[in-house]
Amino acid sequence: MKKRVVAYKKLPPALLARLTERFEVSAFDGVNDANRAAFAEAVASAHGLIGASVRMDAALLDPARELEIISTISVGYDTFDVDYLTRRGILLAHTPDVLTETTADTVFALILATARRVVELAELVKAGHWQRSIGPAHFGVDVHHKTLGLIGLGRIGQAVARRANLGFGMNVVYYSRHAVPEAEAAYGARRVELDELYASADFVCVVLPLTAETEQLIDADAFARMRPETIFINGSRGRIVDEAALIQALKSGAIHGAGLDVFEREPLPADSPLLQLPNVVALPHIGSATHETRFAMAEMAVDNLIAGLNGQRPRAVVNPPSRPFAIEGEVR
Ligand SMILES: NC(=O)c1ccc[n+]([C@@H]2O[C@H](COP(=O)([O-])OP(=O)(O)OC[C@H]3O[C@@H](n4cnc5c(N)ncnc54)[C@H](O)[C@@H]3O)[C@@H](O)[C@H]2O)c1
Ligand SMILES: O=C(O)[C@H](O)CO
Repeated sequence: MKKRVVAYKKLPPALLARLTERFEVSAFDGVNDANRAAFAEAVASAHGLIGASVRMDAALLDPARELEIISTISVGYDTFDVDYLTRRGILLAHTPDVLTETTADTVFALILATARRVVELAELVKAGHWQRSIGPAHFGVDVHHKTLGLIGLGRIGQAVARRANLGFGMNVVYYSRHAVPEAEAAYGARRVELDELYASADFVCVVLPLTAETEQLIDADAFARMRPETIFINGSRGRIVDEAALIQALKSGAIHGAGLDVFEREPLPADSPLLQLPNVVALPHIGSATHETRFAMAEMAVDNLIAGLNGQRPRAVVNPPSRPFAIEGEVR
């Protein structure tokens, strides 16, 4: 009997075919109010799930007694209760590394776009308002040779640090649980406490995972410690920031601007005050959204799922089981 798989995000046809050759697949193009009941019914009898951006709680997963693996097409896994999955013996696989450079590009795009007012001024040109050479009211601020403060220096943080230091001659300071000697040697990055980062950075950039510890880490007190010149960048998860405090800091001039790819609520509600602020560049969570990288993520997630359902070690597992994986070639 073939194992049953639920794909809850649309997969490229060639990758879906790799699954349908091996498994009985129920495919969903995202989960919404119209298909939620059918999705829950499919999950209840599945051995494997693959997809992204759907919160998986116990109410959904408790009935899925045969579930062996969830393969998320993302590096972040804050939509899962990892302890619950581990207790149930359900593997959680994810897609680190393949999206690192693309997401670092997006973070850098936000840094440049916000500092140089790219979106606002491009809109001015499109609206036909470029009638004379622009003056100080439309000038931006420099990025090169400024100080970048990275909160988190993991894979993406290091890729941003490389761009900043080697490409733009920026001085890099970082806040991290652990020292990262490679980044210190390669990019002159200096590890500091949060207070020093807030006080010294021209650009404060969050590249952390969302966890119980990081939720709302950047609060009103943090914004109060930043400088009026600070540009705040968030390319990781919206809930790491107290969004009301961010809006207040932008409105009051406590900080200069913000470049945001992620928000407390996504999609960002159309009436969000953030959208009224000219000093905000807001993107629709596109950190990894290029054709090449989204394909690579989906391919890695398919590989992870196939390996997991064969009892082998997926390339990236969040919660490796206590029992060993099968050896290469052995199918359980
Ligand atoms: N905007 C997007 O589309 C997009 C794309 C990819 C990743 N992300 C987000 O970016 C996050 C980071 O990705 P990554 O691949 O760099 O992860 P990573 O695990 O390599 O790096 C995260 C770093 O944060 C550090 N960290 C964790 N908790 C901390 C804490 N409380 N205090 C200080 N440091 C702490 C870790 O030690 C690690 O070095 C992901 O978890 C995801 O949520 C967003
Ligand atoms: O965590 C991730 O991988 C991103 O947010 C989605 O691309």
